[in-house]
Amino acid sequence: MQVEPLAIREIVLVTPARFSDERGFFSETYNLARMREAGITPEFVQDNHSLSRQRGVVRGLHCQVAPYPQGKLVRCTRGAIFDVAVDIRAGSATYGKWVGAELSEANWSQLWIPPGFLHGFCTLTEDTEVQYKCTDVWNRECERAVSWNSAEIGIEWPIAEHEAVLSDKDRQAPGFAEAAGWFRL
Ligand SMILES: Cc1cn([C@H]2C[C@H](O)[C@@H](COP(=O)(O)OP(=O)(O)O[C@H]3O[C@@H](C)C(=O)[C@@H](O)[C@H]3O)O2)c(=O)[nH]c1=O
Repeated sequence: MQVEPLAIREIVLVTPARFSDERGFFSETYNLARMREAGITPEFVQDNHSLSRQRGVVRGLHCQVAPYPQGKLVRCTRGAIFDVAVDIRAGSATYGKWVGAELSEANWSQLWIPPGFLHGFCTLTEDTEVQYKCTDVWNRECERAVSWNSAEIGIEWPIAEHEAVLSDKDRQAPGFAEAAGWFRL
């Protein structure tokens, strides 16, 4: 398994081996010991799977505040996404900074995003499937959303603004500065 910490060191790109033959391929997509060696130590308690029909679907930026913060190990099993994490840890040297990586069926990479980060992605293909493991369960009251194109964060998305397909919740989400008070809840 390849392991590559990104510019914010806690965000780690891991790429499990994939063995191809005439039937197709085989891959250990999660192996506890190897993930621990890569610094991904928490226990996962929920697996999520989403399908986005169109290219340009944006989901995020999302997090859950205490007492239900979530870490996420994200992969794209059909098509391709640009996956993003934004540091919302109070007092962090990289507070408000973002990192992103392309995750795809082709590159087989997974992005580890610990608790303390906003998470979001945009689809680069039609019929895109994303699967991710979470370190805590969903809690509607603790969910928070921040605008995907918040000027204060300045994410360089690989899609144009007019291409973005958003849920009502995400379209109405506040900008980063307005939302910042939530993160300490
Ligand atoms: C997140 C979530 C949603 N739901 C339900 C609520 C709602 O009816 C429906 C769709 O929810 P959403 O619109 O919030 O789905 P979505 O916009 O895909 O939300 C997800 O976005 C990505 C970026 C994340 O990081 C996730 O944690 C999650 O926030 O699914 C669950 O039952 N369990 C869950 O864990």
